[in-house]
Amino acid sequence: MFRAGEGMYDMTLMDEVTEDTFMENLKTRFSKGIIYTNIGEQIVSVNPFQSVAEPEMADFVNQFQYEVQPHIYALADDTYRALLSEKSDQCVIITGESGAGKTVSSKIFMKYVAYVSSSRVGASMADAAASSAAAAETERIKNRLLESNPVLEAFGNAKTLRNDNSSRFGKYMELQFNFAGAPVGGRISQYLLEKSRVVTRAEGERSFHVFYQMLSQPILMSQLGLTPDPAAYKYLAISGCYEVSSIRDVEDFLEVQQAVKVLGWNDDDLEEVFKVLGAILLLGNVEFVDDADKSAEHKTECVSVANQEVVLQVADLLAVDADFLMGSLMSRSISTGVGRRASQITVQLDGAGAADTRDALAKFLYSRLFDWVVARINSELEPARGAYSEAVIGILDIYGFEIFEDNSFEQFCINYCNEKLQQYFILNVLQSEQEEYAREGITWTPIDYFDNSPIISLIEGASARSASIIALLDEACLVGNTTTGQLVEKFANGLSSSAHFEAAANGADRSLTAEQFRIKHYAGDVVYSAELFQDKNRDALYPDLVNTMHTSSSALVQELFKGDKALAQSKRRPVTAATQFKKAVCELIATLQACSPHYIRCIKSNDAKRGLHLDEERVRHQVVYLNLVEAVRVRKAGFCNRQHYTRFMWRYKMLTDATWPIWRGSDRDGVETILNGLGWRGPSTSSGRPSCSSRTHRRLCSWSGCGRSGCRLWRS
Ligand SMILES: Nc1ncnc2c1ncn2[C@@H]1O[C@H](COP(=O)(O)OP(=O)(O)OP(=O)(O)O)[C@@H](O)[C@H]1O
Repeated sequence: MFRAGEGMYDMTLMDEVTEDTFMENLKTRFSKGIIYTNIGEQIVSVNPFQSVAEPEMADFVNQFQYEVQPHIYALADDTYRALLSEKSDQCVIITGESGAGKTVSSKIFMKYVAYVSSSRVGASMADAAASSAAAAETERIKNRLLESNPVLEAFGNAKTLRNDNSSRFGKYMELQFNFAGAPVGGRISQYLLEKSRVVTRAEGERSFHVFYQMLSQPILMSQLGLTPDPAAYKYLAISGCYEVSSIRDVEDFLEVQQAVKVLGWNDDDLEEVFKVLGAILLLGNVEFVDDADKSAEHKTECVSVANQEVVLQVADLLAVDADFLMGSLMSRSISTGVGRRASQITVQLDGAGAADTRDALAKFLYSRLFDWVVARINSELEPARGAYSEAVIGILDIYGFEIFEDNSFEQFCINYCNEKLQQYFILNVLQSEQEEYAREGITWTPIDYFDNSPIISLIEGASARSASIIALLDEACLVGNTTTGQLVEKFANGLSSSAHFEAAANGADRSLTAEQFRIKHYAGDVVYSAELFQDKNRDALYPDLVNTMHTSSSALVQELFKGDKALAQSKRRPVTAATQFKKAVCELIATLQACSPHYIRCIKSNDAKRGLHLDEERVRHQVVYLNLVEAVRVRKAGFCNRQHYTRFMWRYKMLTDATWPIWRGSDRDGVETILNGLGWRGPSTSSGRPSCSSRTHRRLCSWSGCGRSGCRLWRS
């Protein structure tokens, strides 16, 4: 495992750990094409932007991470084995900025788990027929889990300036296993799809892959009555990017077509989906004209559709009445009064208002379609009747930290989510571990780290009543009529005490405009343009559009909007997008807290996608903000392997007569009794280091995955 000239495979084995030695080791390994390095059980992965030789998966089966070369397979095997031996939920948290390699890592992880777990099928069954039925079921689930990836990527990924295959949604995928460790099902939770991408994006970026895949099929397009030329669609033409050298839309289309078949979609399902996608593309071509003459004479008619034939085509694809659709794009019903005086009036929109309504419909159609795709995949991944999920492995692959030229509400949410994950890492790896040593009375020199809690308080509030960006934004949306400048001023007044917030109004920086504010995130300073924050936070789908969609004779379109009926009748104020996102992220963190975590920390090697080129400044910046050096220090100073007393008892109580079969004392005393009975004294609180020379301890080490520095097995 250790080869001269390749640097240390585990950062905790380095004699001295500083930012410089960390970087040196990473560079040495990367220059040899080695992209993975361990920090104890964590893996640091540096994106090679080229294919690297993959080892045999078989070489990792039943091997502890410290026994094999650092690789995601090794982490996956440890995770899977922990699930089997502890029968407890595991999760792997994959973090890093956009383009750092999270999605590729998650796929490597899944591939290995699918490989290693399928061999467990029927292991516990004496009956050959039952065993072969179980094998078939496992194969079915495994295929569906793997095939869900290309489908999710087609609908949820896009080319950005940072990554040709950037995930524009957050994904938490749970793989469910039965008592024998065979996969029985799965479940995907998705977070905040960047739906604004459907109608606008930066120059040089693309919309979601699925549009270009569909357009690469001339026969399909002619069946839909549409041209296959992407430049003919304003929603795509807006960013001037159609073909990408690293993306093969034709091949990807065929892969997705194959994958959805495995997922149980039939031809009708696919046709309906393509019709909705076609309608979205065409919606962008609907043009409105402000009619000055008419508006002078008849105050109510101030906008008309310039190309009615396009609306007819959209209506046809969505199977709705064209006049109804046209009306709901150009006017809006507004409720006035309360109680008996309640009534509805219809106001005619101007050209800009109608264009906003059109874009809102396109965005909602797409995001609802994406929800539907995920729901369909989930229904196909449900465990079969009679199969039970005993424990899960969750894989979190969420959009990475983003800094663009123009950062809007989406970047704000994405970066907030990354702050929360960084905090999770800090709490679990840096803080709680140090606190535990203090609690256990083990000699410990505190290790400093950057704590991002103040940034999270700034965004979401330290308590329900404290000022925060989300609370102030919601307040502005509630009041209405707040200009962007007033919103930023509100932020500046309410959040002036935060060292992580800056706006021109609080005099911190004159380079910021009145509509901008800056958050000093853990990963860097980001200037946000607040212009569309209120619109995007309200995220309103107008009742007229919902009613039009409800008249559709397409089962799919009906399905996409079925949940809105109750919402339209409800008197309650709709929850804003930011508050919904905050709730979802907090629930995600709670889910992760309930699992044993494993970490893959992805690092982007360079911005030019230049293969094995390591941009030192760029990488160093990530090493610093990911707190990697601190993670090594904590790991190095502490014990690489730790077990909860309860789990230790459960696993090892049979080793001494005193504890087996029944132990009536506390778990802590039981552990001490086992270790004393085996002749191992355990860590002394003064010297801090147990001896690993006893045969018994060596056995324990290999069983429990000991990776302590100082342990002979660890070094061997
Ligand atoms: N292990 C790897 N081997 C080879 N190439 C890789 C590897 N990891 C990443 N890449 C390359 O980097 C690109 C970006 O990786 P990936 O899509 O996984 O990033 P990401 O962190 O998920 O980004 P985002 O947050 O934007 O979704 C890939 O399309 C691939 O070209």
